[in-house]
Amino acid sequence: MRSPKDFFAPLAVGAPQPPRQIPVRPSRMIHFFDPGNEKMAAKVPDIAKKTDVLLGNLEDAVRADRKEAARAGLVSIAKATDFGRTQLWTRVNSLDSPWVLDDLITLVTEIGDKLDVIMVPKVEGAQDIHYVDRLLAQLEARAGLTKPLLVHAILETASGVANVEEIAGASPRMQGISLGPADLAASRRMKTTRVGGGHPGYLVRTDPVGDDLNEGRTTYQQDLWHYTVARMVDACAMNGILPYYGPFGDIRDVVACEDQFRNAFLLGCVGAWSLHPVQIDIAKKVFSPSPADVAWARRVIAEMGDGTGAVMIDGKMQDDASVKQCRVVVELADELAATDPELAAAYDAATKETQS
Ligand SMILES: CCC(=O)SCCNC(=O)CCNC(=O)[C@H](O)C(C)(C)COP(=O)(O)OP(=O)(O)OC[C@H]1O[C@@H](n2cnc3c(N)ncnc32)[C@H](O)[C@@H]1OP(=O)(O)O
Ligand SMILES: O=CC(=O)O
Ligand SMILES: [Mg+2]
Repeated sequence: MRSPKDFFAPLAVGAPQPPRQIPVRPSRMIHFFDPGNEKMAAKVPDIAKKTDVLLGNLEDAVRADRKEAARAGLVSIAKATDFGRTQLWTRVNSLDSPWVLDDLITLVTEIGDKLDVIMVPKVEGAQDIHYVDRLLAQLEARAGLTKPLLVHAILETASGVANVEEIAGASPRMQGISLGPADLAASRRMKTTRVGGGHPGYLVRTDPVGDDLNEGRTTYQQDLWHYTVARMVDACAMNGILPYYGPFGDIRDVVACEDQFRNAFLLGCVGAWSLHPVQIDIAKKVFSPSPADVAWARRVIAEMGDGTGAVMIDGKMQDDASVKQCRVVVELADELAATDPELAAAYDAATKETQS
């Protein structure tokens, strides 16, 4: 552990000052693409206009014999594209792979000024973040970068979950953590064969009514990811970084994808991964507070005055704690509305309606 006094000191001579705050920028969807896939790469300039984060993926889903092509593709896309307000992230290969060292050296040297965040897969504990932290500082110094790169960890090993709090606080570069349900399921030896989402076998059943154990017993499917997402959210909140749900692999099932994303949103996540263009709008819808919720939250804040005491609104008690929840919703809505005039108009229209 670094001494708290040294926590914000650069880890290499000439490296930029580490950040003291994680920049608040919309990141409702982290859109994955394979930079070595020409069809996907061709869509990047258009997709950049409608996503908060574009992520050039170099790890899983990129074939072993296409790793170099993906890395080179990301370098040329980053150099050739104006991403506007959209952030550019990358997911490098895992720290035990033969590719990660060249991923980091090439990307930081060639396009370190274009990249915002480096996503690190299969993080096991703080030691993995410390390794990346020092290496990034050395590479930033060599490349003459003035803005520090941020680091995002994927929570996808049993060890990572056991150490999630120390991972979240391992470096001032830590920007956030995503749940990686596919690798995590394998690491835990869960018996699912899916990428995220629920499973019909994971359920609870109501008690029997009489002697017949089968008759009239409703079952309720449970959320396999509740415990991990909740733990990740707490670890992130306590360290001032951002939690995300990861991939939902059933691309065709846009309904269940929306449900999974919404569960994560309600529990405190700020975004999720989109693996296919069809998931971009789902994430945008889910991770933007609804106009009705924003209007209600604004009303509670207005009626609560200085934010202390208790009032009754439409039969519901509001006090210091509920007004704090409302502020979370309104702050997020204001941040998103600042760069999205359509959303701003929807929030204002709903607010006017509640006032009339
Ligand atoms: C499981 C744990 C993880 O690590 S998840 C993260 C790693 N996985 C990924 O990044 C997967 C990314 N997505 C994909 O590879 C593809 O979307 C998969 C799922 C294979 C489906 O592709 P495909 O069969 O081409 O779908 P499609 O015919 O419906 O595609 C229509 C057009 O859209 C394109 N497309 C597809 N996905 C993306 C994407 N992520 N970004 C940009 N473009 C995408 C396709 O190339 C296709 O283009 P065109 O219309 O033929 O020109
Ligand atoms: O990388 C993501 C996962 O689910 O595994
Ligand atoms: Mg994974």
